Amino acid sequence: MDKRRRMYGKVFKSHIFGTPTIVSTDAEVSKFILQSDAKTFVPSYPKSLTELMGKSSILLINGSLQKRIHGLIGAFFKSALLKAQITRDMQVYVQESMNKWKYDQPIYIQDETKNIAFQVLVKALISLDPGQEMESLKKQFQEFISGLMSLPINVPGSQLYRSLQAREDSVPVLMTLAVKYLSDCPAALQQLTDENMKLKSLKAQLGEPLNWTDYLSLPFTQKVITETLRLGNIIIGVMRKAMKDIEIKGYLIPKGWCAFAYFRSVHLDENHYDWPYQFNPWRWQDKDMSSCNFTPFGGGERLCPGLDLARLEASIFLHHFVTQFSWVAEEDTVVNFPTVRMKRRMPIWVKRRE
Ligand code: HEM
Repeated sequence: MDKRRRMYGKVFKSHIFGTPTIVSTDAEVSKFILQSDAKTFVPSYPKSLTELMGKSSILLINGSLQKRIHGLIGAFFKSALLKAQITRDMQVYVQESMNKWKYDQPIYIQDETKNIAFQVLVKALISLDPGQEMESLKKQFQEFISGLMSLPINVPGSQLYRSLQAREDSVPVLMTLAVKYLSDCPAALQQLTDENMKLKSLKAQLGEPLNWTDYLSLPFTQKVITETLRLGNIIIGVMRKAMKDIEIKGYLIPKGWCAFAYFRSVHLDENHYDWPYQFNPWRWQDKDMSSCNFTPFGGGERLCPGLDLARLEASIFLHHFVTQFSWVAEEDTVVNFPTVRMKRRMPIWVKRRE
């Protein structure tokens, strides 16, 4: 057993970026941290990260303001019309990118997916297609943002927009890691390709375009995404500051100390997942998602409002990729710090399917 694994299931003291911090690798303690409200814990990140996010990133705001922004962003991204529009846009951007792919040079998946996801978000936030629900959501969103600008606190709309953009960057990582894990697991790639090919020919026979519910209805594709989120740990954890002395499971977190809920250690704990370092989408077959210590999107009041969107975009990308191309991946490795990414940007050599 390596050193890292010995600390699983524990809580220990550390000094992250010079701040006294309780690091939780224990699923129950981490869940408690996530579910707590702002009277118990508030987000707190080291200065270097705060500067990176911008002081007014929603990730750092508390109380009623955070709830309002969270609700608005949530309503915006949950809307069926937005999903329908994003599906149409994404299909166009994916196809445009893939049409440019050449056989005689490597394709860098990390760059391609970044490009696609960026275009989708810009379109979603700036130039929504007309439609009553969209218009009203857009109006609410814009009024809200301009309202924020007149508040004494510094939460300009552009900042919120930038912080959303920063979140969206995690979607290309999800797509890239899925391609990496599938390249290393031919059985999973075969099953995923079969499932997507079947849907594609069914839709072609019916003469219908694919809509967002079609993409999300593919059970094996969803398992591949879930397993990529578990193994990839795109967000390795979240940090909070204790607003009072807190006792959890016999551990004391003193007031003013930070607590780091380390998702990665829980997702890779062999007490929760057999052969945790193995990419195994089939492990999700009969798993009860509500009780399986799986929190890639956080939880509680700050649960990621973009989670449906992240899954949808990844599903669309994978569908078009595996149904149109076979590929050979060059050697590359996943880097986990300070952010998750591929060391060589995931170069692959593609061949168009007959
Ligand atoms: C694979 C993709 C993604 C992952 C793994 C992810 C993960 C997370 C996590 C763990 C949090 C909780 C942070 C905390 O508790 O402090 C979060 C919050 C958030 N995410 Fe995501 N996210 C993803 C995609 C997105 C997308 C596509 C958007 C929207 C464009 C988005 C928007 C947000 C926002 C606005 C918050 C802050 C919510 C709040 O504090 O009220 N995320 N995300």
